[in-house]
Amino acid sequence: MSQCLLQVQGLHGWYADAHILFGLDLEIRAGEVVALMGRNGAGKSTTLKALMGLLERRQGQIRLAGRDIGKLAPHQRARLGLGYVPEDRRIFTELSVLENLETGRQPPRPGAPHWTPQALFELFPNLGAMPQRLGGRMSGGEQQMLTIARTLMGNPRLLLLDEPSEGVAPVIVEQMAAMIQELKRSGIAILLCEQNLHFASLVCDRGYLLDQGRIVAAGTPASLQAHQQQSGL
Ligand SMILES: Nc1ncnc2c1ncn2[C@@H]1O[C@H](COP(=O)(O)OP(=O)(O)OP(=O)(O)O)[C@@H](O)[C@H]1O
Repeated sequence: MSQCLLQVQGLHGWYADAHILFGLDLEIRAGEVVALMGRNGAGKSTTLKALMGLLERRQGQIRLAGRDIGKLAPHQRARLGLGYVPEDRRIFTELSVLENLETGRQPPRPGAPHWTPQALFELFPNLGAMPQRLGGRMSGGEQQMLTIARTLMGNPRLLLLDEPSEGVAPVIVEQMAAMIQELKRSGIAILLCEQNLHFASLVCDRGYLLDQGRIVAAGTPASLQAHQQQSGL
């Protein structure tokens, strides 16, 4: 069995006084694609923010490749190999595709694939077809892909991906699934927030089901959906 890349124990998170996450335990091994499932408001995005250090008030142990990162700032976590793609697309609308990619560039990192714009254009052929296109002149799905590609320029070991299929045309969803399967072959690990079972089943080995800030089940995406339906979550 491959090495445990991310180990989370007793993760709690708050927005001001609102307690949102209640003692989550998670594990991701090198090269795994793991889904975080659950209905709207279950706490999926908040979990990714807590892992990235973006929640002001949080508690619990987070280890990346054995190192305790729980007290580090977001940029320090990024330097250790955590890549984060939030739900909202964060591209520079006045910069070209290529320039957007350059803003994410970080040095190569041992134990992680090394990405270049050329390699990313092979992974995202539709970005490769428009390297000079301004970010603001791209479709929502293309902007989503550019956000992912820019994060990959940081050469992450673990990618935290928040609902990449949301609000994206079905044809782009299929391309996104193929891209994640390809990414997986490169050796990167991915934690994916996802409500789309079809998408999760295509790309994830296994997942966790969140409800009201607690993990209530773990297993394959299909078994989690069955659990969700049976328990009315
Ligand atoms: N900035 C915020 N301030 C206060 N409460 C928040 C904030 N963001 C989210 N919440 C609350 O935290 C809870 C968890 O939200 P979160 O966004 O993590 O859920 P989610 O599972 O990602 O849902 P969705 O799929 O709708 O994005 C919800 O009750 C939400 O209302």
